[in-house]
Amino acid sequence: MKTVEVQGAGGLSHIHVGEQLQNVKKYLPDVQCIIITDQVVRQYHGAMFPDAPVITIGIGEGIKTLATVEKIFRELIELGADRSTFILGIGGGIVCDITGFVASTYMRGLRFGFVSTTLLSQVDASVGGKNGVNLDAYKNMVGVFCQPEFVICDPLMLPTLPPEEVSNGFAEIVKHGLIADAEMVAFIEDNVEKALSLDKDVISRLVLDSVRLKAGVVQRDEREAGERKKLNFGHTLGHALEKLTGMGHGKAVSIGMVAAAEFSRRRGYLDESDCNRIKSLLDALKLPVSHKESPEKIMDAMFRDKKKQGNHISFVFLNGIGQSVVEKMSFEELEKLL
Ligand SMILES: O=C(O)C(=O)C[C@@H](O)[C@H](O)[C@H](O)COP(=O)(O)O
Repeated sequence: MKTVEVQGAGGLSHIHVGEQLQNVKKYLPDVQCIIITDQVVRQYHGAMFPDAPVITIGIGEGIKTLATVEKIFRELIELGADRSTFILGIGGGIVCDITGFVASTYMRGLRFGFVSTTLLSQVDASVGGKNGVNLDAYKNMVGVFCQPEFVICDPLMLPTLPPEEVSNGFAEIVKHGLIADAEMVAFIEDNVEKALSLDKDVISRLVLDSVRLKAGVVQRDEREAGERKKLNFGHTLGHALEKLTGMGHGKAVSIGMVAAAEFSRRRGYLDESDCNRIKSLLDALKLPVSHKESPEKIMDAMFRDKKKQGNHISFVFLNGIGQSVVEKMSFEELEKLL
């Protein structure tokens, strides 16, 4: 097991990569603990949960709403949760996003931690303290920056995931390589088959590299004033597609990264050969690289993006494999490119 630390404004977060759900008890403080999970995680792994009351939510992005948050608040009141209660989220990105938000706001904030059960949440969603929910067509519109006390990334959770969910996680791993680590990209290219079959050594290295890279960025820019914006590479189009089509986050980000690479090429920042390399890698990882949505609908969805400022949007371009830059892009340019 390896531990990576992130020092946030509100405290230190420990990310334990390679630790197991069955050991979570040793990280829990000696106070009342309440678990938040979803129905699928509870069905598969509930027997290993520590002995504590469990609040179970549904699955899918549609559940990431203020209505779910309100329902959980009421359950917490019924369970007698007070300011000393510790909240433990056990699940993927949606469970972690909701749990972190609920814990950070109930009674103005309780202590919390996560056991991260999907590849996507281990390499991205559970790390960095972005917690929140969607509001209507607006993705992650209401939320907070607040670091969990700990995150457990349990490799034994991964083999129970459907292949599609594994591919979703690879989109965020590739993103990390593309924005800041060319060696990581080359490593994935050399190990695609092993990665897809969840080879223990390859996955451990990719999860750890991703967590270290993201933790470093978050440590330097927790509230996304500058460098952290790079973690949004591929997410402008990605979030729009996710909202429009309901496709999985990783799939949408994969298409978004291909488009962002192409936009980078058209601005003269990236070679055509690099664009093709990115496309081939995502395709090999069984991720989609194109879509059929109309530019009008996409533009409409992008207008609802949090990165919008007036007539511009903060956009992440690549200026090489493993190198990125954040620049403003006007909606006029974006429409032309689309
Ligand atoms: O942690 C971040 O910062 C990221 O941007 C990581 C993204 O991969 C992640 O999907 C994040 O939740 C998106 O945040 P948002 O602020 O664009 O909603």
